[in-house]
Amino acid sequence: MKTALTIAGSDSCGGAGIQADIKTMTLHGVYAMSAITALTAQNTTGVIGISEVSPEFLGQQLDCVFKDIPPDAVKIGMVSSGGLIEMIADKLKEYNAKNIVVDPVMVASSGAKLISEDAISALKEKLFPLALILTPNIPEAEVLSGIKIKSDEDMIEAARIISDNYHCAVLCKGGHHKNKANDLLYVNGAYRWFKGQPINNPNTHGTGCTLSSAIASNLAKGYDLISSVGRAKDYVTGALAAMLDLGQGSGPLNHAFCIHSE
Ligand SMILES: Nc1ncnc2c1ncn2[C@@H]1O[C@H](COP(=O)(O)OP(=O)(O)O)[C@@H](O)[C@H]1O
Ligand SMILES: Cc1ncc(COP(=O)(O)O)c(N)n1
Repeated sequence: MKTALTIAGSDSCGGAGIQADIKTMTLHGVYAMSAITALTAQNTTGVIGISEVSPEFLGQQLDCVFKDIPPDAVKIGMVSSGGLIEMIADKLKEYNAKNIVVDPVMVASSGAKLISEDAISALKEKLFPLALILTPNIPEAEVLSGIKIKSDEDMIEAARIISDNYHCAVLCKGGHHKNKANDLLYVNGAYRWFKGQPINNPNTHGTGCTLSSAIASNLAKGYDLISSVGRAKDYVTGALAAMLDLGQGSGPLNHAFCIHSE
């Protein structure tokens, strides 16, 4: 069985973060492991508390995983401080981790800030250079590229700037753009659109986490980058199209849409 590790924050309502990642990896038939960066007290209406682990404790979790069951792919999500990011970068280098997908999570869909300013510089300096692919949404791509994104051309330009700066592939996700379903992959100096039909579903809590862990799952299974992105996009579309409607805010996806339950 192929294996994947998520390094991310816990979401108590189960729709984003570690919980979304483990569901996604499991539904891909990949053995899921986790190293938790922070506990969040959150639900579909917002985040009311964040309790970070210490960098040392995150390091212990990573040692336990890498020394025993080395992952075939690694997904990194919410990491809220510079110290945690440095620890992750050190451990990924120490264990020569492969297939690293970094989702530069900055703000929850409910609007809460999930990262500090010092963490943004640490991400850029320490973690991005280790990544195979970064998966920013539009607001994150604006922060990372320094340009405003108003058009498809702006998405291409932002992805190009980020890719050139950090020497990795960049998937600029379109969920916050006009048609909501078109994502732009920039890799090795060329771009390619992954287009979808916009789904009229306000329940998008965890779409980004789900997409990045689906990419990591497919990489773990041996698909190349372009196939992994295409397959991950199809999975998110299916989970969104299942029209699960839970909670009072922007609800979670149905990660198990492909399994029929009675
Ligand atoms: N209404 C929608 N219809 C179809 N796909 C969507 C919709 N909203 C988001 N997506 C898809 O979900 C994925 C996550 O995108 P996005 O919402 O931008 O990320 P994030 O959760 O990080 O903000 C992307 O593949 C995007 O195209
Ligand atoms: C612990 C945690 N990590 C990430 C997100 C972002 O979720 P989204 O996929 O909706 O951008 C979140 N709300 N909580």
